[in-house]
Amino acid sequence: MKVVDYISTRGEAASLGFRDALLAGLARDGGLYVPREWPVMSKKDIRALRGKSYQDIAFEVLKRFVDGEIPDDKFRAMIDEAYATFRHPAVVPLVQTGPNDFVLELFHGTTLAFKDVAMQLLARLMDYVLAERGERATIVGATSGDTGGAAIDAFAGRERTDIFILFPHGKVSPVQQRQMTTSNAANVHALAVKGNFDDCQNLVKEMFNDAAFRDRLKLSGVNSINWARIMAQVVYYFTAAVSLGGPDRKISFTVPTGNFGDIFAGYVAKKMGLPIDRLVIATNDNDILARTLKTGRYEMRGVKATTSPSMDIQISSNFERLLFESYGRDAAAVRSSMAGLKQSGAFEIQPEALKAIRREFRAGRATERQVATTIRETLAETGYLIDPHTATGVFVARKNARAASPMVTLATAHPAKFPAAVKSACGIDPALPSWLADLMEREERFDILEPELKAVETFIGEHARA
Ligand SMILES: Cc1ncc(COP(=O)(O)O)c(C=O)c1O
Ligand SMILES: N[C@@H](CCOP(=O)(O)O)C(=O)O
Repeated sequence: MKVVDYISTRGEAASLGFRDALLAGLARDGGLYVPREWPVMSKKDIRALRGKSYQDIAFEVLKRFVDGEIPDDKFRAMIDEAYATFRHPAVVPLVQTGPNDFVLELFHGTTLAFKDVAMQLLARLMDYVLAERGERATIVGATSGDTGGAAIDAFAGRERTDIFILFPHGKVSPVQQRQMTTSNAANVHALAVKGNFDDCQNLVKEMFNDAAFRDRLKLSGVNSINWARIMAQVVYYFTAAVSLGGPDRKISFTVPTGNFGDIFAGYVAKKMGLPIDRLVIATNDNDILARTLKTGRYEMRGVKATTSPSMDIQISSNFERLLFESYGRDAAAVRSSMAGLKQSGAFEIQPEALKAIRREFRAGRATERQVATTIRETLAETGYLIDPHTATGVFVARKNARAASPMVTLATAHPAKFPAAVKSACGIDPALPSWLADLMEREERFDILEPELKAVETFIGEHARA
């Protein structure tokens, strides 16, 4: 048996090795892959990361998940190439904003959002495995704004993949939209769906669950339903923690949350042995996760448009991975929760599982007014400009910080991606960096589709080359 293999949260799909899990995206039973066992790093292993580069730490952490399925030298080269695309030498620099407060800037990649961290590596991993097998794949992804741009940037022009990104028509920021619609690569297709992000994500999952379509098109996914996305996001919890004295000191993290992928990566880091004090979920007005932690009932209530559109989500996919863990890896309990969600838009979490979740996570919400005030106050007090997603995190972090541990808030997007919201909050109109300076003048190319499986499958079937 392999040291690390991947099992589905719904328990009815075959377990897979790393390369197969990478290409599969969603498991065939509709579940999400997780490693059968969490690889563990001792305090000594973690101490040895101190002073190392982001790339070195990425290799040390991630090789435990890749499990030799990609030769070390090739994997290391992919890591080096992926992070050479970042515009900051530290890749994800940590900025101090208060005596015990830090912001982890995850937005120095090509599309100015944290998605670049995982996506640049994922594209190289997929290319490698497809080339090794002499195969092609059709990538389908759903986005509330950032995953789409990052995926299109990372996969544009790649020979072995066609990529189809579904985004909610009229519900992403103009910068986010143009990052998806102005690629002139022939393998890129931006699809504006007349619906919200949850509709887009449901369509992607339905395509994966249509076995004939999935096999014919050789579907693969780049959302955080794909384990490799989560895995790559684990790395920055380690880099931040060791630079603040970990593992000999506990660190807390607050994470602006939507699809629960980024914060789940923090939970994975903790499972691997990283001493994390508080892991705090920060939501905008779409506060389904904060409500769930409070009441034990996951209940959809319709999406509200906010100034942090990337978090305008009700179906938080990776919460399924946490449920699996919290139910002691009882796949039947996960299946029953997911059936409830599908049928009635809600499910109850059993008391023991809820206790387990509350032991690991805290949660809070920032209203639209609180987000705007946080942008303005942070600028006035520290001279530091943040975007509305990061501001959601900073607001919630303040409520959950404690003297015992430094609090790191994840800065998930550059303020220039959301200029209207930032300007209205504090009067500053953040400029796009030089490589995107003409973005708003570039010609757009996208198709508008009804939120119907048949319409989307027909479009993809006619345009994919798999
Ligand atoms: C800027 C930004 N912040 C936060 C999030 C939420 O991250 P996650 O979906 O991993 O919870 C997203 C979207 O995923 C995002 O694009
Ligand atoms: N906020 C995301 C939504 C999709 O999240 P993912 O991490 O599962 O890809 C976005 O910006 O698209």
